[in-house]
Amino acid sequence: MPFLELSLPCTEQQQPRYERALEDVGALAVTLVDAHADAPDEQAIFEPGVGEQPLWGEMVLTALFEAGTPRDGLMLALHATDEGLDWSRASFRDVEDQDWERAWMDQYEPLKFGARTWIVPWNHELPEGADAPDAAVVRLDPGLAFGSGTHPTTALCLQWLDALANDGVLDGARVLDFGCGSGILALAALKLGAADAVGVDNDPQAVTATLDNAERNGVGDRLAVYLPQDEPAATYLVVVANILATALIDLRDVIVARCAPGAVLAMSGILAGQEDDVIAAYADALDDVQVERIEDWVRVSGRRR
Ligand SMILES: C[S@@+](CC[C@H](N)C(=O)[O-])C[C@H]1O[C@@H](n2cnc3c(N)ncnc32)[C@H](O)[C@@H]1O
Repeated sequence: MPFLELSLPCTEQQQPRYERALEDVGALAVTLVDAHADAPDEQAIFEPGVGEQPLWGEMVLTALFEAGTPRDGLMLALHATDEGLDWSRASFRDVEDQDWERAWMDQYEPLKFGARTWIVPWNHELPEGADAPDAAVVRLDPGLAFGSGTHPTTALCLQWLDALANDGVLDGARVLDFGCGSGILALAALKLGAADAVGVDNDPQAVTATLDNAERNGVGDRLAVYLPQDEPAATYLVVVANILATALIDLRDVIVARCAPGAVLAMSGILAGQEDDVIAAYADALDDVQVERIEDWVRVSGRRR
């Protein structure tokens, strides 16, 4: 299946704002590529000519959209999302999905979260530490579904799960991963000691990716995945939902109903500054509300009353 790829030179400092805007308008995935990485002679290639913009110190941000996305409409939406950004150097091309997945995999490194949670791509050896007997290792090929472990919201949720496991809360628990993407959070919970897990996502591609990742990680028999309309109205002791703040607010009744009394709930996908609205929406249902932040992103957690 072909996709539409947008490329934009930017500096590392500018990247979070551009990335946020691209995600806000529905980018399927966003990747930052070092513009100098493959240059045999950087000076020769990147020295600007008269009237050219210097590329020195810049990266290239690439974002993937569904094929057929109208380019004009996309540019209008990007301008509306953050009027302070300059998109004049953005360029488009149609790409095959293999190109994209290869580019993504090339950048994807093993990562550790908390005390013992590891996300390791399939094309890497287990790094030192991830081979420890108590390491919880999730192997992933992120494909096209969100959830490589590198996004701050995913990191916030993985750290929360790792801490729960250290406190013994995950042992034998049933876990709900609402907005499962690649399934990364459900898989981590299972590797950290949860008895079983349910993933929910409104993107059929994410449902397929999560099922596939569960099989490949040897936990397929402990994970069920549903589209929202098929999801059973069960309750769980541990619920994690990494979707956007607006979705968390809209889905408040569903998510609260999924939490058994005393259950722990973590929500992310919340931009700094939006947490008060999310906390207000859940105020009558949660005790022990806590807020954690990485870069521009926030996690709100609490205990179901
Ligand atoms: C930010 S990603 C999180 C993926 C993964 N859980 C992680 O932490 O990396 C959000 C996911 O939620 C899904 N999603 C968004 N709105 C949803 C909704 N209303 N119901 C179910 N899933 C939703 C998206 O398709 C996407 O896969």
